[in-house]
Amino acid sequence: MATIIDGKAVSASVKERVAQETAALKEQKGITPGLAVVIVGDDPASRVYVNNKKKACAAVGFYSEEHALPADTTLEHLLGLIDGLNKREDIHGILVQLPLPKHLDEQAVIHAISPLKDVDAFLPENVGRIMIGDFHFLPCTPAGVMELLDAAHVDIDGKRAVVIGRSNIVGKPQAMLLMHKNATVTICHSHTKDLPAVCREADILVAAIGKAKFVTADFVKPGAAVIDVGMNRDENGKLCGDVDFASVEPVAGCITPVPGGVGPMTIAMLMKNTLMAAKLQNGLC
Ligand SMILES: Nc1nc2c(c(=O)[nH]1)N[C@@H](CN(C=O)c1ccc(C(=O)N[C@@H](CCC(=O)O)C(=O)O)cc1)CN2
Ligand SMILES: [Mg+2]
Repeated sequence: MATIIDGKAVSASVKERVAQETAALKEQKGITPGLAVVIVGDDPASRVYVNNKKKACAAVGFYSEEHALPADTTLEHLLGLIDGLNKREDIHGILVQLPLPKHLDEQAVIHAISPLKDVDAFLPENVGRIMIGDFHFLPCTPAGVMELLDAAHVDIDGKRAVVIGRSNIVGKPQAMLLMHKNATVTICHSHTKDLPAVCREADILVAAIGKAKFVTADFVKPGAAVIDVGMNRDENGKLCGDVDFASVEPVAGCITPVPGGVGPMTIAMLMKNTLMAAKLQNGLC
């Protein structure tokens, strides 16, 4: 029987630490971290995530504002909005909720954000900083995975880690963060030969593929830490991860569920990055 890693509890404790630091920042320096959240169109899931981000801001003591734009917003208008937010001293973080409607070039929009306000850590400057281990912000999902491993007391130093998935947002930065903690890391992808055999070497297995219940018990070394970054719908429309939880849980040492694992960490780490952005823009780190 594996230990189930409780992402909601870990996320709550990260937000509690952010709230304490925010209270001190307000009292000692008169600074209130501010986050602007931009949402374009009416995707129902995005609406839920944006509401949750605003609630989290209120809970940790941040100022937040929402810019909800219609689905037919032009690129020019969106870039103008971001330009204005870049110049504001009370806004330390800018988050553009993805996905954007098809007619908008996501890269052009994200690249318009000031690197100092890029609390998603999506910009090349912030991605590059992760490579050299000199970063201010970490992308929220991989950083959340590292917090979960830490909370579960998973030893990383000298261990074999396998990351399935090579996306710019999860797989690649995840591998880098594990390497910075002295894991020996392998990144797997759709061309990897004998994927289950490679995965069975992992003491830490991170699944970020985007395929429902893809990782089965034969991918898992007994006792391994299994972290599921996936968010998919199964054949009954129920939310599920990339890991077949029912078959893997008896083999793993510890495992994250979906929902309630990595997902809740995303917003907690956004709070951590926004606090960092406020400190950075005020010369405090
Ligand atoms: N600009 C960004 N856009 C998007 C990001 C992001 O990090 N930055 N990530 C996702 C959406 N997302 C946050 O924006 C997000 C996704 C999932 C969760 C979460 O808590 N999931 C729950 C389940 C929720 C459910 O029941 O549907 C869980 O896994 O327990 C939080 C945030 C895409 N866009
Ligand atoms: Mg989850």
